[in-house]
Amino acid sequence: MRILVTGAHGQLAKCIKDASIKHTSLACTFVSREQLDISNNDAVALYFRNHSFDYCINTAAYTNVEKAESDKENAYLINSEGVKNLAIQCEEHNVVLLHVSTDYVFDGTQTVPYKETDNTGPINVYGASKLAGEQHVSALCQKHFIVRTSWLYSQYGHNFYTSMLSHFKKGTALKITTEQTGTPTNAQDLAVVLLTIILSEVYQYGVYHYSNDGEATWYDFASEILKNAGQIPQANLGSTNHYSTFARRPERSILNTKKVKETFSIVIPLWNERLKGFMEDVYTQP
Ligand SMILES: NC(=O)C1=CN([C@@H]2O[C@H](COP(=O)(O)OP(=O)(O)OC[C@H]3O[C@@H](n4cnc5c(N)ncnc54)[C@H](OP(=O)(O)O)[C@@H]3O)[C@@H](O)[C@H]2O)C=CC1
Ligand SMILES: Cc1cn([C@H]2C[C@H](O)[C@@H](COP(=O)(O)OP(=O)(O)O[C@H]3O[C@@H](C)C(=O)[C@@H](O)[C@H]3O)O2)c(=O)[nH]c1=O
Repeated sequence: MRILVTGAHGQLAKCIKDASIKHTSLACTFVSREQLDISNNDAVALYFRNHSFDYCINTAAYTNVEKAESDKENAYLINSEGVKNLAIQCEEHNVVLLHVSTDYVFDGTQTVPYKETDNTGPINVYGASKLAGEQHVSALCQKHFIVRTSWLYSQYGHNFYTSMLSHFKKGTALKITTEQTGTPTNAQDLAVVLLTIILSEVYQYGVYHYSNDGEATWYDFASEILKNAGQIPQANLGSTNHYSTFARRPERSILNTKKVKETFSIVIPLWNERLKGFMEDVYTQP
């Protein structure tokens, strides 16, 4: 199976690369923004004319939630128009599109975990631009999987986990919010799930929710990172319920993952157990 993975320098694409090494039946091509700018319609069309794929996993995205508020044009250019360009080419070339989306398409007011069929209602520019991208995928590309996930972390790049560790080591006085609840999700787990969807050859297209299990506030997440990091005496972690940001964020964006579990026979670990296992691996690697 020939798989195109966009956004090669991002954390999820790097985790897909790690996971794909174990599967000799998968021939993955990873393209960075420099090699394939998804917002450039002509470049995307030319790329698909010159290369053949069975699947495309789109991890490329504008992911800076704060900056998106004042940079709406670029957020939409990538998360909406860029995704539209890919969806059109996947449809034309009979490529199955796996598109990654976010819990931020929801407004966060629902008290029970969000199902795939629940109403969306983004409350920030990033979430709205991602929802627009999803809508292009469903409208333009029949063979698609939209996989919504939440609070991704890994050892790669800038994410909440790497940012907290770096602050702990510097001794920054941190106040982390208890105002939002969601589910931290290991990006390696999501990478495995995306490949499982491909390898399963179950062609039940549509929207799926995948996150690790359980729920946490950002403060809970930071506390668990610190707990598992061993001795960092200079770490200075406190909580707050008034952290000021440019972007509003959903108060409660837990995803209901029943559909992905049942369709692809997936077992999902609890976020804190997964974080512990992940950090043990990272710290014991040579
Ligand atoms: N991070 C998270 O917590 C969550 C992420 N998601 C979604 O998961 C997916 C993967 O996110 P993640 O890996 O964390 O994000 P990253 O920000 O780590 O990676 C995104 C990558 O996309 C690339 N990119 C940006 N614009 C373009 C473009 N025009 N053409 C091609 N590539 C481009 C970036 O390139 P460059 O390196 O040059 O900037 C970057 O390498 C995204 O769709 C995101 O919306 C969903 C829920 C949570
Ligand atoms: C740095 C910092 C942030 N915060 C708050 C701000 C925010 O409410 C929360 C998380 O901050 P971040 O900006 O790291 O997280 P954010 O960029 O909102 O994370 C989101 O990214 C996108 C891509 C997604 O799709 C989402 O699922 C989610 O993972 O923590 C503090 O309370 N104290 C701090 O010192």
